[in-house]
Amino acid sequence: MYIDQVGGRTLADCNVLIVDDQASSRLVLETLLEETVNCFSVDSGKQAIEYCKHNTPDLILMDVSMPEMDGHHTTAQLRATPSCEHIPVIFVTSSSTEEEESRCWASGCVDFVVKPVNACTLRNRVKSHIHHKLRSDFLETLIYLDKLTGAYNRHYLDDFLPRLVRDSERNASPLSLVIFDVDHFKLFNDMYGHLDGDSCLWKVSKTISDELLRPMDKLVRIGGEEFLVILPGTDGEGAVAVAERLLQTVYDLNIIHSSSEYGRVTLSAGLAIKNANDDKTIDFVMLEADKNLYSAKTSGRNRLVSPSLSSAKKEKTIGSSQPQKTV
Ligand SMILES: Nc1nc2c(ncn2[C@@H]2O[C@H](COP(=O)(O)OP(=O)(O)OP(=O)(O)O)[C@@H](O)[C@H]2O)c(=O)[nH]1
Repeated sequence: MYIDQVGGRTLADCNVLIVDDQASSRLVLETLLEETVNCFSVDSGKQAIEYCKHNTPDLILMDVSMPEMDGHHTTAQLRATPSCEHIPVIFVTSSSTEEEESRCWASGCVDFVVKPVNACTLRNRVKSHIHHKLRSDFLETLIYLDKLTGAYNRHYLDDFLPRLVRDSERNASPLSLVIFDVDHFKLFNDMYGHLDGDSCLWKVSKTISDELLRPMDKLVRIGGEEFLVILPGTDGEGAVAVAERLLQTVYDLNIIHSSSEYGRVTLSAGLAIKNANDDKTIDFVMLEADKNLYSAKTSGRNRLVSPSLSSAKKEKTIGSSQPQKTV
């Protein structure tokens, strides 16, 4: 017995990715599930990994035996990717030997169905695992999301940052951190009141979240009006481009702030990067970002300070000439 809705989502909202090299098998699974969930199909392990870079399905139905990259390898690769590690995988296998079943569990699946697929078993397994996933996603939002802004909170940072660091070290890829702070926010509260202050924080947070395009990029509220953007796999140049875009987008919101020298709500930001060959700790990188933020504040606000820009361009002030409007 399942409840219809968990955390505002129903089964009909959920997406299932079908991975199978045989068009006929994909069609069978799609047809059996079409009235239960939304199905998307790809025909190889590589395509499944590519798909999951840009989308987060609620469940994957994975054929075990595929050329090039079989279901076991594909699942192992997904498990090693932080943005994909929680996607439940059900194997669809033609072999039900004890050895094959053990291999499926060892690869990190949550369940398996045997071909030829029993329609009733398939639907019920899919429903059961999706319900479980919806519940755990909902609990995660309660634990890890900041209620006011919808950004991640400090619990999330404490639990996930060390894992993101380990992953970037393992993949020899850079990890960029940008700390943002709303300028003169005390004056904003004093002038417009705390309710408008809350609404401003929500709007800034939502705007930043919407501008982060990669699933691995994360926004964390680390203090009252202070946010951290984590950009895994992003080098200095890329991080500068993202941070400048975020500052500009918030500037262009034109949230009126008459006590600010810019007449509107602006952000200051400090950037720091942990490159693949750095032996800096992540705490040290956070401290660097914080120092750069301080430097952005003391040199006029509404700007990014970054170590990766040439010294002539180290600070970039944001601006445009659009008219202002209120929150
Ligand atoms: N409305 C509202 N205000 C908050 C919240 N959290 C923190 N603040 C306020 O944010 C203000 C931060 O003030 P300061 O640390 O002095 O910084 P600032 O006024 O932004 O000045 P600069 O950072 O130097 O530009 C304080 O007045 C806090 O009360 C919140 O959730 N809602």
